[in-house]
Amino acid sequence: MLLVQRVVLNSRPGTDGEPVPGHFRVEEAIVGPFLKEGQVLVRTLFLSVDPYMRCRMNEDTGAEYLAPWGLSECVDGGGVGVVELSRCDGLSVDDMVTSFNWHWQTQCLMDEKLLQKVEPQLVDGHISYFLGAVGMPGLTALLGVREKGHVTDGANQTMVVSGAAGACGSVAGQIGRVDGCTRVVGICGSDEKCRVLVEDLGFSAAVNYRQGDVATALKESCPNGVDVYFDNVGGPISDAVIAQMNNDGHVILCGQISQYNKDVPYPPPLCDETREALKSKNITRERFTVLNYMEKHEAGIIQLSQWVREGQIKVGGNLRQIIQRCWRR
Ligand SMILES: NC(=O)C1=CN([C@@H]2O[C@H](COP(=O)(O)OP(=O)(O)OC[C@H]3O[C@@H](n4cnc5c(N)ncnc54)[C@H](OP(=O)(O)O)[C@@H]3O)[C@@H](O)[C@H]2O)C=CC1
Ligand SMILES: CCCCCC(=O)/C=C/[C@H]1[C@H](O)CC(=O)[C@@H]1CCCCCCC(=O)O
Repeated sequence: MLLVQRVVLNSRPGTDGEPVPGHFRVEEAIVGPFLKEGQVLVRTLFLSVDPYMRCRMNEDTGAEYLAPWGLSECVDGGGVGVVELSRCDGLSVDDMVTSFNWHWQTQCLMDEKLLQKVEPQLVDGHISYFLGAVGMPGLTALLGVREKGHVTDGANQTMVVSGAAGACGSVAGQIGRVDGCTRVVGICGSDEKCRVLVEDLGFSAAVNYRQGDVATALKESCPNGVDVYFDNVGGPISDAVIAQMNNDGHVILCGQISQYNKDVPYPPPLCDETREALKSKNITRERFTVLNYMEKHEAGIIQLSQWVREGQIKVGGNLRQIIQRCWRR
């Protein structure tokens, strides 16, 4: 038997409340004693804190593919770790593995069918990348741009990305550049993040939405209007971008993080002006969900890891809120 530490949901913030640390608590638990056939014991190395988790804190998540976290139950999400004991044919001790349903627990017993093996050499040993640029957020950026963005090399397109310094946005903007957009402009929440986007990640310009008027700053950085918008945030920032979009443009409806603490359905309703702008300018705005493209994930991971190794896509390491605490035995 093993004594482990785990994080459980202590209380719910309510559908329109801000999450705070007190909604969680850390407690000790016992794992084992027996490993069943088809199970492994894994040690947690990295956990990912993602926006959709806010929805899992509600009793009703508002999305059919998201189950609510139970009160006093161990929370779960994306994680990576190492196999310490195995009763599976497909996994051996020391294999690195990942899962969407990783318990926030120092060590846990997991069924093989919930795990995918990962190859550390794909990311030069930076296995936390499997939760970011070479994981679900990177795939969201790649497949979001490719499936819904209509980016065409040589078409002189301007792309705007909101939530641009986040895990999905930072990769989406770089893919826009790789795929041939002439300008890629990021929107984020600090001058330091703006600097990183332009100087380190190769964005053409960046706008700090917490300083000054977003519409004015966008006019300056997008003199030819906006053709493709990778929308991570929704709300007034997205209204300002859509107002400056060109005819026949495309919105990639990836997420609406600015609305997750509100009691609204997903996707949240648009204001009349934005609805009218989309219609009159013939702009597409299709909902994108990375889980609907499972058959493209393997090739996507290979492509993303290659770009990262070659330096074409830079990983915004300090921009991502991955819990980088190594839990030791
Ligand atoms: N459709 C899909 O399949 C998927 C969708 N998503 C969605 O993509 C979006 C980005 O996710 P991800 O990159 O992983 O998240 P991250 O946590 O890495 O980044 C999110 C960023 O959003 C910004 N933000 C937070 N609140 C607000 C607000 N009120 N207004 C404006 N910006 C805000 C913050 O940056 P700053 O401080 O710079 O404002 C924050 O760092 C989310 O909406 C998420 O739900 C994610 C994965 C899959
Ligand atoms: C109503 C909330 C919409 C939030 C949009 C968003 O961030 C979606 C994220 C998912 C994306 O499609 C792929 C993912 O990995 C995210 C969800 C992961 C679901 C894991 C399953 C967890 C469970 O058992 O409920």
